[in-house]
Amino acid sequence: MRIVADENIPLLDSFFGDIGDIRPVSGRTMSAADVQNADILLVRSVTRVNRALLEGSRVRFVGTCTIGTDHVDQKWLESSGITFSAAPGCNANSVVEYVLSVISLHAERRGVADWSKLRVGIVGAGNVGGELAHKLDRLGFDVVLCDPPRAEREDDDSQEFVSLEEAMACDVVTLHTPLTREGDHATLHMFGRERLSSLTENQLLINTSRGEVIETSALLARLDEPNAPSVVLDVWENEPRIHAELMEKVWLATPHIAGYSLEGKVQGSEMVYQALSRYMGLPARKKAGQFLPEPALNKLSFTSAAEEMDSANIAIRSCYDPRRDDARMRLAMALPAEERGPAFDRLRRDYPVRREFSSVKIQLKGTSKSMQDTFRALGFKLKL
Ligand SMILES: NC(=O)C1=CN([C@@H]2O[C@H](COP(=O)(O)OP(=O)(O)OC[C@H]3O[C@@H](n4cnc5c(N)ncnc54)[C@H](O)[C@@H]3O)[C@@H](O)[C@H]2O)C=CC1
Ligand SMILES: O=C(O)C(=O)[C@H](O)COP(=O)(O)O
Repeated sequence: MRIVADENIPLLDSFFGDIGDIRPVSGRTMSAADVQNADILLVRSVTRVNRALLEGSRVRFVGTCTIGTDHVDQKWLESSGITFSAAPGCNANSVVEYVLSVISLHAERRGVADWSKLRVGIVGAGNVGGELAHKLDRLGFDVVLCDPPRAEREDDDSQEFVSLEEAMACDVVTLHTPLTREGDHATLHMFGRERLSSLTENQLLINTSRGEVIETSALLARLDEPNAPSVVLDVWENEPRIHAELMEKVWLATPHIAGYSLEGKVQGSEMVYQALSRYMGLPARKKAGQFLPEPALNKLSFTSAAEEMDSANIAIRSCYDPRRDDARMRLAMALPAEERGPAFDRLRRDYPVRREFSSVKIQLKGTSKSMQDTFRALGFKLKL
């Protein structure tokens, strides 16, 4: 079996080495010539998988180690008899932790002593949005969900959904839809001039979905107006050639790494390994957990003198602080225009190891039940 794979897929050899001969190539520049003699193609989000790439090749199985599938022409794969598998939910928790860290910074910056007083509107309540809602709910936030496709499908009233207008009236509006270009609920440029005009300076807009869900020119114009919202962007139109002027105008800018916890990336590889093993009728015995190294930070300790929100902020930011990614990105984007695209990709390729909250044990001595509940809700392991 010949496997052509994006060189940025973690643990390629560990997961796929005994299934076939692996040829790692650059995902961004992968060409039809690269894949012509492959039986299996493994990608991440930066490779366009379509007729132009695969027609005439031997590829029979395509796996993407990502949640998003907008880079894959699934209709064409199906019509060509090529099996396709993605990794739904693999890095959902990583994105949730990114958003929680951003909200904690926003609350502090705005002088909001109790972050759970912020109302959060989640647009797109699937694996990421659903998990975020669950955590925020446990933390005591008032959360509303906007998900018209789910609202249409689920008519049992067990989950309440609100209109986009209501979600956009919240203190924090966070986007978790896929990028879709067709259909009644297409998300391409869903946030254009009119919708962005409803946001005000007291609000925070976070986009970790896909850059194309927001119309760049409309956001640029909105950010030049008075009363503009704070904006955090992890995803950009036309990655890796992002709009540098937009980056300068947003509060936090990161290079599409919200899902880049080590756990999230390794789970993406594991899910595709499992799908490929099923496709080939092979046993799938390897698990992501067996490949995760000991975390650099594995314990934090708080005493009865610790204040709840301060302690939560310390723990959250010890694991993940988006301001570090923001600083690295602004430095890289200060390069001459022609060097910025490769620099954006380098930030992603050489991303430092980031571990999820669950990798840290929190020792709490003599602290309140409420503080213990907060740490549990965030996903930390407790040692009482
Ligand atoms: N920045 C990053 O590193 C990452 C970004 N992502 C992006 O996040 C997206 C969402 O991920 P998941 O939650 O796992 O996907 P999912 O497929 O589980 O959920 C997406 C939800 O959005 C809803 N939706 C679709 N169209 C909508 C619309 N017009 N308005 C409101 N809701 C709509 C769907 O009904 C679904 O419930 C992915 O498609 C991917 O593009 C995912 C992982 C990492
Ligand atoms: O899973 C997704 O969907 C994502 O957006 C990925 O985290 C993006 O990572 P790459 O596939 O571009 O490395």
